[in-house]
Amino acid sequence: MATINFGGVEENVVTRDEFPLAKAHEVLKDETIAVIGYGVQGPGQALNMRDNGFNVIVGQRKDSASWEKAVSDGWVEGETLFSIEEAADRGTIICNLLSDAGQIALWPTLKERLTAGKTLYFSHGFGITFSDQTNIIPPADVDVILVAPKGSGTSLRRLFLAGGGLNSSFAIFQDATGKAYEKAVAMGIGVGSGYLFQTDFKKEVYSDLTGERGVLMGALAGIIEAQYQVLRQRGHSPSEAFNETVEELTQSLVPLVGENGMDWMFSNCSVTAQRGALDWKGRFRDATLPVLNELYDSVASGEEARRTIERGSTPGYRKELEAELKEVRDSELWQTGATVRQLRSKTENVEA
Ligand SMILES: NC(=O)c1ccc[n+]([C@@H]2O[C@H](COP(=O)([O-])OP(=O)(O)OC[C@H]3O[C@@H](n4cnc5c(N)ncnc54)[C@H](O)[C@@H]3O)[C@@H](O)[C@H]2O)c1
Ligand SMILES: CC(C)(O)[C@@H](O)C(=O)O
Ligand SMILES: [Mg+2]
Ligand SMILES: [Mg+2]
Repeated sequence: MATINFGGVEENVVTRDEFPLAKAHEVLKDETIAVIGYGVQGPGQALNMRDNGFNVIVGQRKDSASWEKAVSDGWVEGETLFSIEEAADRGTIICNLLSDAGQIALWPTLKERLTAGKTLYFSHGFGITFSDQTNIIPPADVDVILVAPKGSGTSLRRLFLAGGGLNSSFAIFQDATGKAYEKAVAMGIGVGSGYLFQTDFKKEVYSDLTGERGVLMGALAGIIEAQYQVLRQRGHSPSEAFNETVEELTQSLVPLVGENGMDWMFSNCSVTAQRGALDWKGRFRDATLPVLNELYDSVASGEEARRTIERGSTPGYRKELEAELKEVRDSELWQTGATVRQLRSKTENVEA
């Protein structure tokens, strides 16, 4: 465990230097890793672990788009691709990568297959933390661990293929065998993370639900809509409103933040922009603080879980979700975005 200083606060982090892939292979050499659910996280984790040389099988509902995707990704029915029930029977580490609502529906199926000494693995603390709502209460004689990649399963796979990786948090909820810790770390290394940040199930789910509802997704989408609306209502063209709200954000400025921090992005903009942004940042922080506190309270009270479960368990919910996304896609803002994306400049090939 390396002690790393984060802005003046020291934290313990597991690194690939002390826990290389070879050690992960040793820890998991007798395990059959059953990835249950092949939606977004399932493919990323299953394919990375397969490419990293682990014994992985997939369990997925047949006659579904996800089953077809698994087949096209090279999982073979009867060899490495099974029904959920059969994969859970065969697996010694059962990776519950069903949707959080799906995990509730399938819990009785998985629970009866969690025999003594097996491991139950999650990538979210949702099911365990909100067990009063999910009824997910594991048997006492299994290990219960978590590895949560810090990003989309799509990025997990893309970065792995590009020779990098996404880091993950990890946690132990139950250590029945005395080996839960090393199994969790080995799984984290297996999915391609170079650094693993220790947390607990509750902290993981509270921070994750706040992050995705807040800055990462909800607040981002909301503030973009608000600024686009103001610019349009003040007479600006769609392309001008979109460029000043989204295109420059994603193509120019956020990559600079990712590269070297906020001050680096600021210092690569004009002093006029820096002055204005520094003057207005506090206003935006103060205006959003109460909303973010309300959001955290809603997560901590279990209300966000309640709503996720209620909506996610409604028959036909996926279609409703698709309709909501279509409304976003069809809006003037994002239709403008589709056109602007086609106009991204490419460097012309200069003939020798
Ligand atoms: N999406 C991500 O990139 C991401 C990132 C980090 C953590 N997670 C966590 O990983 C887990 C999986 O998330 P996901 O986004 O990959 O899930 P998802 O919504 O893509 O669904 C995964 C699979 O669950 C199956 N499923 C859903 N309901 C079912 C039911 N009732 N019966 C049988 N199968 C059912 C679907 O067919 C699908 O293959 C969740 O706990 C999530 O919070 C996801
Ligand atoms: C990719 C995210 C937003 O980090 C994850 O938390 C999810 O739920 O999909
Ligand atoms: Mg999440
Ligand atoms: Mg997340």
